[in-house]
Amino acid sequence: MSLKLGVPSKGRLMEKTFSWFEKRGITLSRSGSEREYAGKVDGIDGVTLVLLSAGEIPRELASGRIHLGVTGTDLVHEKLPRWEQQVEQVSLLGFGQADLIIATPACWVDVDSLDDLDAVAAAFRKTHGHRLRIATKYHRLVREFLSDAGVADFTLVDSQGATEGTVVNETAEAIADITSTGETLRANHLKILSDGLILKSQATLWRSRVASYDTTDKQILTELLDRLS
Ligand SMILES: Nc1ncnc2c1ncn2[C@@H]1O[C@H](COP(=O)(O)OP(=O)(O)OP(=O)(O)O)[C@@H](O)[C@H]1O
Ligand SMILES: O=P(O)(O)OC[C@H]1O[C@H](OP(=O)(O)OP(=O)(O)O)[C@H](O)[C@@H]1O
Repeated sequence: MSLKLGVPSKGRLMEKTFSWFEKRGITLSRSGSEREYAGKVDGIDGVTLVLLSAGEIPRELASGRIHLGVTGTDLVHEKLPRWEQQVEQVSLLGFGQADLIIATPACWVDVDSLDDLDAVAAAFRKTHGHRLRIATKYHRLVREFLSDAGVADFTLVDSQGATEGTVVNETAEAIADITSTGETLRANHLKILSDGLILKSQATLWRSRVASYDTTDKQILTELLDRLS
């Protein structure tokens, strides 16, 4: 057997993950062309690199198909209910920092907090005959957060990308998405609610609690974690 390490297959997370391992003497690389999702590991024996979408890594860890994986806290918390039972946080990697937040149109001058959103949502339903729409891809986290905050009169609209555009495109009245510099929010005339921070996320190395580890795997895991610490 070999230990399977899942890493995002493209973009900023892939490059920064490769550099993070490189600094610790382990070289991860794509084995083929830009478009081939195969990879290799140099600097340690018995580890196989699996290139995956960042969004799929939580489920691969939870099913035990990979032993270790790098992805954001946001994606693990969203995709894995009771994530602590399925994965263990090994290391925060210090990049990919982003906040999952709730934002409304900047021109809603009377709306600053979740209480204000709740009031607007109730009024919105009466006026429009349907619930205020919040666009997001983080359905579980947003539902849980708003329910804890007592905001009830809303409906979630699925948005898998360009979520900030849904307000100007009139498919939603508010959004819940990741922000880093805040530029995308500003460009789309949105503002974050003062108490609208749902989660602070960053790229993290996770270990699957459900994958099977034979004696060799356990030895490799100990060596790898030793090198990475
Ligand atoms: N602007 C940003 N700055 C920093 N980190 C970000 C930013 N946007 C997203 N991230 C983080 O990057 C990770 C991957 O996000 P992304 O939305 O690219 O995943 P994905 O949709 O699964 O990717 P893919 O397109 O491969 O399926 C998440 O953990 C997210 O928090
Ligand atoms: O605060 P900022 O620095 O502007 O970054 C925030 C943006 O970055 C991410 O989008 P990404 O670029 O990954 O594209 P996406 O819309 O397809 O998710 C996220 O979904 C925001 O849209």
